[in-house]
Amino acid sequence: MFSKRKSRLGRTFRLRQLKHKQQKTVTIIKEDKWTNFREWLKREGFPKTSLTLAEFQDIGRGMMATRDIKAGEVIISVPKKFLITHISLTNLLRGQLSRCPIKLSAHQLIALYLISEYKKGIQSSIYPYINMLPKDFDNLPLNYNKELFNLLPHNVKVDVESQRAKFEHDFATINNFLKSQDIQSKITRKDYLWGWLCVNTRCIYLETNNSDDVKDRIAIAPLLDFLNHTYDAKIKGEFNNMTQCYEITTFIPYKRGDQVFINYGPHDNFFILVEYGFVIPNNPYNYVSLDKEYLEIFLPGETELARQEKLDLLLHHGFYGDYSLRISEISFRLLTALRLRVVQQFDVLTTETQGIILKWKNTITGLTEIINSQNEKLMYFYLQSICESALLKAEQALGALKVSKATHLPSSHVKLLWLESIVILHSVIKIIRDSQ
Ligand SMILES: C[S@@+](CC[C@H](N)C(=O)[O-])C[C@H]1O[C@@H](n2cnc3c(N)ncnc32)[C@H](O)[C@@H]1O
Repeated sequence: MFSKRKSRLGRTFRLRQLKHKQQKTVTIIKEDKWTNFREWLKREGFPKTSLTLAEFQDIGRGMMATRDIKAGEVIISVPKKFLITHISLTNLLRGQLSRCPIKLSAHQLIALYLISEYKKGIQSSIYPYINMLPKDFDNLPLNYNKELFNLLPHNVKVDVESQRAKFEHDFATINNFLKSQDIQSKITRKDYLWGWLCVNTRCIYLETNNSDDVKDRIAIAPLLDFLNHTYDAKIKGEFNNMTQCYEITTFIPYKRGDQVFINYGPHDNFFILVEYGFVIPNNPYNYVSLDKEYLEIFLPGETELARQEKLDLLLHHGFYGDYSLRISEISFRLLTALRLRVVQQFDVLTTETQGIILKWKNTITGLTEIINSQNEKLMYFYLQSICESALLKAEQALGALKVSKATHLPSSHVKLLWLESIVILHSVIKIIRDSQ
């Protein structure tokens, strides 16, 4: 059914949209493991839903509406007994584990539980659910091969490395924990990574009245965790004390056969790729980071001491790093940091420089907009130059991706990151050129 209201967009656009919609295929999943999972949920008292599992073109496995869904309807209710949390596992394992000085975080404990249940195979009491979980996480940059990893934007590499460090820390903690329990661990790094990534990609945030650390307020909610993300899904997710269920309400309607989405948060593609292993075309939260380019600016005559003093000032005033561009938008942080950076003959011991620093501080408080016209001109010159150097890097990365032998899907994700960065960089370069 299409709305009778005429769109203000042209006929060609509407036809293209229609064709686009028609071309997308959806295949309802009828595998035995899915039937077993549904039956297990029913036996255990899981409320009925109007969602079923399906394979969607370009997106993969997700949930499809089996009837029209109105705005304001609860699309899924997960009873408390199905929620896998730090508390539910502590209760479950009470009596089985000896007292141990190592306190596991929710992420560490749930990951350990999932892999332990996985290893039990059909003996596991939650086998029908475990059997539905992804078998691998090859789409996550953490698992990319070296060649593809090297082709990621710098800021993404930094985030992947910090994710890797977090995983290594959690794995070491788990090994110490198991040793303290006299458990001869047969859980390898690869095994634990599977459990850890299941939690990372599938958990929800669960508000509790307990004094848990915020990062421990997470839960795995079976069935709900088959809902995919889109930035324009409008939902509310919360624990309902009356029904004792975690409920998701949608504020937009769906037609029977549509994919039903939730919203994981206002995330850009860099974040989504690192944390979840996918990207969304035309994601409005996308940005380009120029942190590396900023630090690598070469200014003739700038001494190492002057450079360091400028960076110290930025740090002191909370303006160090996080320099971003969006479509036709330059962040205030970047403009501010550049204004300081391009100051020539910088020496904090002189009254001239102190005067300039004062004017620079005034641009932060909004007392003035610029330091002076010469500084402003130079600032835009270097802004254009770092944008052009970022553009060159993006084009080179795209060229390298073309000849790379990396698997199709992950490399197409990396390609999209670069293509979208190029669009943003062009839009900003245009603004700078037009203003000259
Ligand atoms: C909570 S799970 C959602 C269910 C998942 N698709 C499945 O089949 O188990 C999150 C994972 O789903 C995938 N995903 C979620 N939203 C997506 C989207 N818009 N496009 C592509 N993949 C998506 C990613 O692999 C992500 O790590």
